[in-house]
Amino acid sequence: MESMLRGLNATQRAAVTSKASVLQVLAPPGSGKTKTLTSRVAYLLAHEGYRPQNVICCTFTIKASREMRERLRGLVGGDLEGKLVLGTFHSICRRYLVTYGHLIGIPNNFGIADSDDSLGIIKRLQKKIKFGMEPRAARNKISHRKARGQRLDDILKSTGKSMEAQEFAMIFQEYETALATSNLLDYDDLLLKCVELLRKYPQCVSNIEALLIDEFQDTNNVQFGLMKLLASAKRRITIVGDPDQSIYGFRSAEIENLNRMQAYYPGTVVINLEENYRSSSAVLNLAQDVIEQDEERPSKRLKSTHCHGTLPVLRRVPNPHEEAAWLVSEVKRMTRMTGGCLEYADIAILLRSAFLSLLIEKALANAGIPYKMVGGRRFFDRVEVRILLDYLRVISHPDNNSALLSIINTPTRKVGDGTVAELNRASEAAKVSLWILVQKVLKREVSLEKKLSKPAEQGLGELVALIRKGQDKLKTFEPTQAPGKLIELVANALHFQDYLKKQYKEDWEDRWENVQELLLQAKDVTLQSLTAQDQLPEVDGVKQAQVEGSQEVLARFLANVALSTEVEADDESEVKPRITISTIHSAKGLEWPVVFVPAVYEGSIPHSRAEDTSEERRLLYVAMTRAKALLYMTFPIMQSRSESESILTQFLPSNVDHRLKDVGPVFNDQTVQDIATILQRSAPSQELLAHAATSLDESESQFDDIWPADGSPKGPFLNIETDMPTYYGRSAQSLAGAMRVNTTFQQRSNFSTVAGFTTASHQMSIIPPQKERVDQLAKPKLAKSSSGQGNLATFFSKGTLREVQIDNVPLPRLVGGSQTWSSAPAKPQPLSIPVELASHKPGAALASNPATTVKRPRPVLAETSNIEHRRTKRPYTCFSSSPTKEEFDNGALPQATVAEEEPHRPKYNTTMSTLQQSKSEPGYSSFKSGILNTMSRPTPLSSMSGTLSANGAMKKTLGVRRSLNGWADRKNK
Ligand SMILES: Nc1ncnc2c1ncn2[C@@H]1O[C@H](COP(=O)(O)OP(=O)(O)OP(=O)(O)O)[C@@H](O)[C@H]1O
Repeated sequence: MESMLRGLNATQRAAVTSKASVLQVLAPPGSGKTKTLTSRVAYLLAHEGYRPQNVICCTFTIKASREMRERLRGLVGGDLEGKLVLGTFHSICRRYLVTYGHLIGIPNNFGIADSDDSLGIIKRLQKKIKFGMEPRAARNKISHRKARGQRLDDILKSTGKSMEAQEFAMIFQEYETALATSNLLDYDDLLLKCVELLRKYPQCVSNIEALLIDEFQDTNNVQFGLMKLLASAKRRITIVGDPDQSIYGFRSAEIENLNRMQAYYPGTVVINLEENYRSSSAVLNLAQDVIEQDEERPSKRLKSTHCHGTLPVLRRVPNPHEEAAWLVSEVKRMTRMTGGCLEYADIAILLRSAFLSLLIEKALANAGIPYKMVGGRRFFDRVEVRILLDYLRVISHPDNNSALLSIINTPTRKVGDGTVAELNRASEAAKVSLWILVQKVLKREVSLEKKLSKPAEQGLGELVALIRKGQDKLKTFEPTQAPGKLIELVANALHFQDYLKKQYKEDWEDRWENVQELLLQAKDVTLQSLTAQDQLPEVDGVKQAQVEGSQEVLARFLANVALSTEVEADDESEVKPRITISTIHSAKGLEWPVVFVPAVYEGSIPHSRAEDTSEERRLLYVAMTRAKALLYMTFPIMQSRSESESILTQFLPSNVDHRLKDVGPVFNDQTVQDIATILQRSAPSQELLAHAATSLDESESQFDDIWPADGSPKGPFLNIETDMPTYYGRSAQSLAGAMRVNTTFQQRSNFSTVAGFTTASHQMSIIPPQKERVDQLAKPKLAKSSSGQGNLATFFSKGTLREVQIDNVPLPRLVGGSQTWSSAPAKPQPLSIPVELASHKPGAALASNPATTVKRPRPVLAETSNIEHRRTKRPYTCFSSSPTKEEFDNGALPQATVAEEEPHRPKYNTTMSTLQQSKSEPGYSSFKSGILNTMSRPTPLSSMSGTLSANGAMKKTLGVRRSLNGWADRKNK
């Protein structure tokens, strides 16, 4: 028993070993609720002697149930764990209905209508009975009503006289009839029918000794009822939950269930866990401040068990494109600068809305950073996967009209829309499923009003033959292989690869890969399905339905598909670490060392369509509290679509500013040490950290300084008069004041140099001047310039350059040109330091060997000629997990989003980074002197702006500006 309690604190132990019949463990995020629940299951089995088949454990997601199984396997061994009745509410209900549903008239071969099926049914009804309600709204309303336990009778009885109410009642009725004709149960039915079953036949659960429920705050009314029924025999219930994490109100979850439970079971014991074992204090403090904005919530403090750590970051970025680009650069920076302490698998990007992933996926893919999607568009919803699954669904359950309609003419077999409509009409008139009707028509037992054309008849004949063949073969397949073999059979019969080639010329290969993936999944799920875990124990006096091997395995496989909210490769099979992209909803209960929450603006979070602002706040709270060590939120100032400035989310008001930084942390020894401590990892050695800096490309920076901290576009002007950088004519100070932020530069005192790093001024101090270069520079090549534009020679001949010493900074490679300093643009334009130089940072190699002439490649513009091609080539890639790096190297994927949007926009750093590096050097005085020092290297200032007064003093903005092309123009307009 001691081993079971090891690693638990005193309160957790008390919860695990509690003798209470009804126990509520209420606790904030990261306090070990799931850990406690798992240990309690183990305790009840091992110590109290409960039989695993008599213990039900409900989790909220399939992923959570998998994780719990794994933890339990470690605690009590595979034998016991395998017999537990463990799963989501829906999957547990499905098990009861397959086994005992016949008692209430549900045949055990019922299918599950997923939300797409439900929507399809309603859309078809709309065509038939012409109602005005939007189909999606109708589906949601039906689901809400069912989630409150209302059935058709209740709806019909309570229907008012208004047209709307009458219409809804009619839709509800027709929808229920359509499900019944197809022998389908939708998600809500699974719960409702199980309630009906257990009310009528409570003996089905007479064996249940204990019921345990995770994430109880998100249960709805029907689930509350189920809890009472499932536990009716012994009334032994343990739930864990956190009212602050209730985020499923839109699915009719009742946060009130926690109180209702206490009222229903008067002896309920409540144990509160307080310590948070997940997050740094810095993260928790912010999360606490956010959740406390809800004044109705009882006050409770989160107690961190970790060090303070790094302040969370609220990063302002110009727009969503640059948000994605910034995110990628920050990911690279943190993984490199922490010397291996953080890797891609440690990072999650949590989104309020799935669509937000698009630009981020593209940017990650372009950078060759592997990622996986969770909870966005499901793998099983992809067209090519869906088609094959629909064939399997029809083979398994031919009365499923929805599935049959989806494949009746896919791939095309000359069964046109008119024919389908006629078949539908006739099947409804005859009150039989479409499958039965089609067979009767082919056998000429039924004649249609509109006669079938010969090709349509032939096409339907082929379809029926294929389905029958599948059904026959299914009986001969080994159960373990049934789903996989069937997928192969169907794909071959349909010449599916050729079909994809023809239908999806652009990306058929990706789609075919998905088919291969489906085969792998089928194999995997099949093996899981065959374990004892789906079997309910025999209960005295209640007959179980008999189900056949391969047919049941296929049905379980399809049910798992329908009930899954996500599909991922097993962790073990993951070849390389990947970033996780997930919706916040799907991230519930999970944790990562680093969390990014993009798009924290009004309309995104809280979402513009959200009815309950408190729930949106809780959503942000859930996202924040997934982070262990580092938390980043990004705020794109402009929305490229609307062109209007966004408003920062109301959940981050000015009084939490002190909890936030506006740029990513400097990864110095202390920061990395803190991260390692929080993650309970060993900190990387000094050597590794020192090496980390050298692993950066030159377009990257040791600091989060490539983008200005205030969210203005890259590339500040330097206003010599004010000694401050300016953005679009606004000073950084005014921006900082207006936006309550400090610029990176203003924060320079927070920076310290990581061991082994070199700084710009150090660099300059150890490298002897190279007179020859200066001479070269002064030669006539520099003379060419556009009107109105100074060049390096003319500019500095008035006194500046003479005092300048040059180090051996590599010569910039000019875009599309030769290695020459005369890079005068063809047209007059705002003058700027060529972008290549702006990104310059001396490398450690230089520091260690001053004599070395470093020839590192300079940033070059994206090859714009390829961009169009790359953009169109494989548009599909953004839906899936990231492709492999080789694919990028082949040029098969789109270029960076930024480059796509603005093909002429180069990628580079501002000189800010260089300035920050030089801050610790003696003699460092001001931004101006800093930048002059920086520019005193062989800066090709041919495009540098500024006029000199007679005495040589600079008068106006000294440009380190680059062309901002389209975006700047749009913004100015
Ligand atoms: N007593 C403990 N000592 C050390 N670590 C613990 C302890 N209890 C829990 N943890 C760790 O804290 C983290 C959070 O635990 P768990 O996921 O169980 O929390 P939770 O309360 O369910 O969180 P959430 O509500 O956010 O889902 C896990 O990494 C877990 O291993």
